[in-house]
Amino acid sequence: TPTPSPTCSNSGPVVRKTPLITFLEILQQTALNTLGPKNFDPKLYVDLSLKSNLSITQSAFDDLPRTPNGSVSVTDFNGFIQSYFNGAGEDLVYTEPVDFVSEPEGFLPEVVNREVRAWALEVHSLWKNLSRKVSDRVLDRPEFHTLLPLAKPVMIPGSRFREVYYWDSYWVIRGLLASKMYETAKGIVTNLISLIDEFGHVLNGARAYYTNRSQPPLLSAMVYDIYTRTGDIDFARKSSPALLKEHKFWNSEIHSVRIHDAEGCNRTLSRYYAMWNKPRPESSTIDIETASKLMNDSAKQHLYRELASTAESGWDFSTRWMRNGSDLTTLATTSIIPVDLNAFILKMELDIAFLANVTGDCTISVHFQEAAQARKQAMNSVFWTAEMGQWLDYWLSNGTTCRGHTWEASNQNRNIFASNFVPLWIELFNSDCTLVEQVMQDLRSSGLIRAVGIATSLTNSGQQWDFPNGWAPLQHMIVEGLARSGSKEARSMAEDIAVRWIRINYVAYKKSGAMHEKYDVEKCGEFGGGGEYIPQTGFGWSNGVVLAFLEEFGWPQDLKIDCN
Ligand SMILES: OC[C@H]1O[C@H](O[C@H]2O[C@H](CO)[C@@H](O)[C@H](O)[C@H]2O)[C@H](O)[C@@H](O)[C@@H]1O
Repeated sequence: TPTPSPTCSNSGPVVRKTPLITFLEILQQTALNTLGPKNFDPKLYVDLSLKSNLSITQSAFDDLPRTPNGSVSVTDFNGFIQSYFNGAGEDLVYTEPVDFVSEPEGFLPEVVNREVRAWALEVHSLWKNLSRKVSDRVLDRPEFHTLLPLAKPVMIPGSRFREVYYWDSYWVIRGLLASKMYETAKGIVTNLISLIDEFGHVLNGARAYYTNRSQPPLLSAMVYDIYTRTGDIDFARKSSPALLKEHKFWNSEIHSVRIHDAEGCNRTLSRYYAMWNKPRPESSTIDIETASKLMNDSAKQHLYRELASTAESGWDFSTRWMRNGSDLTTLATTSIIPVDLNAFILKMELDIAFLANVTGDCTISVHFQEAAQARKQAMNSVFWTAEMGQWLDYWLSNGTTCRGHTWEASNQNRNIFASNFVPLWIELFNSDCTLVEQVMQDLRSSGLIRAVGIATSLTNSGQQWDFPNGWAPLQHMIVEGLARSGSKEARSMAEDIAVRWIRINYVAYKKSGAMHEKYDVEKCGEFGGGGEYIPQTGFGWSNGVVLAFLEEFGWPQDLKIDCN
């Protein structure tokens, strides 16, 4: 792995932390000290909402009896939580989606096999479990909650993820479109747009502690897919200003990086960069522990920014971002130009150009077509390697700044990640038959295609965005890219991967009664693990991808669904 530049990551903006979050982090640390690490989830404490105002709660907390070493008894702590807080998740209430019907007309017409069809209907019915509305209590007293108010119903990923998440929403929407739930899908986009209106970007998730960062930008993809399904031009028109604002955010000073390439041209690409240099509030106790290995405050602040920036990437955490794959303190995300992020922004540019064309704004359309061409060329010159048939993340090397860096081949990260193949999802790349042919061969020999899906990487690090975990979004983008390429061979490869992925989801569902956040691509029917929290169920994007795959490929009567 190349050496990252420290010079373009040390300073940068930091958003304000609310007094409620500061207090809940103290509560989180006290909970860990009092209850111990077993089954401890730090996020639970920053998701609690107040019953009365913060100063009353804080003085009751200060008045709790303490031993000479400052600890609180389990009884006193639990009593305090009971008296002063509403439970995590109580500020979101169940709501039946307005457009849910148990078997929508025209639902997955190509799914003929009865067993698979019955299961697909069960997966479809899970939208009812994941549907929530922000309680009026949040609107009345926003300062009592870390949950942010949103006007329309939301789909949560599930379990500890009790609030809406940005990039998860794309695959939730793909599932909702297969479920013919167009109003719910549009409502999700309306909510995300309201976050752009208020904060200038879509937040990682709809919580006050997520304002310091975004997540992989897929809002334009949501708008594009909803528009192409519904033809709702008014929806496309209303979404456009927010997309322009979001494009600015991802090309702002903190996110954009200039590279002087091998041909002597200046290229501009984007990186992840969180506006934060403190522990992530939802994982504060964990981050403090991780940073305790570092000696000085400046090194700690730098690590905290890297941790939050990695959360912005959606790949939290992975050897992809680490200089030393067994040491999280070596995270270097802000010094990496990621392939997938730039593929998403390229798609954003193409989508904006398309939507502007539809709504009759030719100037914007032409401008964004040009922006897309420039980014495509930049991706080709900075990321692409013909020898490996992949796009490789680019590491900024020592002693350079983000404003001017000269490209060197040795700064491409030659390790294999599923993200190296994400550009295939973008039409500008998948419409090139020769390119698809080459990438397909290299994907085949990459080692990523395993018994039941595409592995995230080839390194078993214990981090959740590494081997042997397979994640629904990665399966979906690569499969859809291959399937849309126009090559018969690529479509057949796509279908093969999709069938294996559907099987792993089905078998795990039958075994455990749940859809999972991630799966083990080595073992059919096993969910994934690793990382900083226990495996979660629900699960928004897994449900969405299963429905989207079944919609694309169907399931014939005689194709078996179990793994043997
Ligand atoms: O609480 C730890 C981290 O959890 C989130 O990340 C993971 O779950 C998200 C929801 O499914 C998903 O979008 C992300 O890709 C996962 O890695 C959260 O997004 C992080 O910010 C948070 O620190």
